[in-house]
Amino acid sequence: MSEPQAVGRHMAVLGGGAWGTALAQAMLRAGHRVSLWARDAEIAAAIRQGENPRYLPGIAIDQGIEATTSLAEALEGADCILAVTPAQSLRQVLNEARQHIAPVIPIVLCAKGIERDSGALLSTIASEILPGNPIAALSGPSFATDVAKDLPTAVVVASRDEALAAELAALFSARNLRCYSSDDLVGVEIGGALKNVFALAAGAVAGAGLGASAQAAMVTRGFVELRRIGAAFGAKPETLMGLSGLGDLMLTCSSVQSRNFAYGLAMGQGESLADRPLAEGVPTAAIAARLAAEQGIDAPIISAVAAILEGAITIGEAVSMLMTRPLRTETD
Ligand SMILES: NC(=O)C1=CN([C@@H]2O[C@H](COP(=O)(O)OP(=O)(O)OC[C@H]3O[C@@H](n4cnc5c(N)ncnc54)[C@H](OP(=O)(O)O)[C@@H]3O)[C@@H](O)[C@H]2O)C=CC1
Ligand SMILES: O=C(CO)COP(=O)(O)O
Repeated sequence: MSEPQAVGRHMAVLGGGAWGTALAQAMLRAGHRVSLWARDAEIAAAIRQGENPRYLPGIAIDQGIEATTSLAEALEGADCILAVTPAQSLRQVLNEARQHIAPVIPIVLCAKGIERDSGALLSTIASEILPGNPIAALSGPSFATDVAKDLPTAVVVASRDEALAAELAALFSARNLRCYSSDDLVGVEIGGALKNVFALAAGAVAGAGLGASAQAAMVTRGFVELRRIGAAFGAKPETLMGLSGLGDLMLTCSSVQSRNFAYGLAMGQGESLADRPLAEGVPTAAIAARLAAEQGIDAPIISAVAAILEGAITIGEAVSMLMTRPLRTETD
């Protein structure tokens, strides 16, 4: 991966869900050979035939994606690996894949979350399992359906190696996918992980009928918590103002297309939460609340979301708790 040239590499995508399929499609459009690993044979076969009916129903997928259930086959000869299974499965998937991955190949983390049990960022997990591989993260406001349909989208690719981030951004960009680069790996990861928790909160506010003003307050004060936690992790404030922080908050805290917002909406409406699509904010809320408490970071919205999800408090109690906290200056 030495020349900054956006053509003709072999991209291996791990994950046959909505985002893995959409990114595979985007990589094909950017001019690359694309293999995709899905653990489910039916999904792999369907993708080869031009659709992912479980995760992107009704959207035509290019039949050039080489979908397989064999990790060895998907990873053979890959120049770059995009890890696109849910955050809580990353450790397991990389452990299974590691024997097929050469040390110099960049690993691009595309999931958004923090590991529930350990509190590890996904880049920490990847570096533990693949210590010789350069690590990057791709994040930003990007619904899989929009990307799969080739609607204009902007994302950010971050790596501690600035030159690698720029090279990956050039490789991933296409007519309707604009990739910015960043050297703030942790900032990009934290923004992507925590916005899902605030999307749950915004959805719950909407579902409980608390009004558009409450929703805007929730997102704005959520952003303050993101800044506080980001600072503790060493994130740059300007990264959190960018696509992976503010940008993704704007998207997912305002649209029922977001599975996290929709999950919060269902919570607010008192609907059943069983058998819902993936909502990464659920495990991340619990661990983010724990990390904030351990580090003495004031994060009342994250704590409230975690407590609601645990069944420890109701949405009404959470609102009352948030509204009666001691008054303070806005920038404290
Ligand atoms: N969808 C979107 O718009 C976007 C999603 N993301 C992020 O991408 C990540 C993946 O999301 P998305 O693709 O949408 O999720 P989906 O629910 O659509 O798909 C999840 C995929 O991961 C597979 N999977 C789940 N657990 C495992 C496991 N233990 N081992 C192997 N495969 C597994 C599922 O396989 P199976 O079908 O067999 O269960 C499925 O193919 C999330 O972190 C999400 O936040 C980021 C940006 C946009
Ligand atoms: O991260 C996303 C868009 O940027 C997708 O959000 P959801 O997982 O909430 O659908």
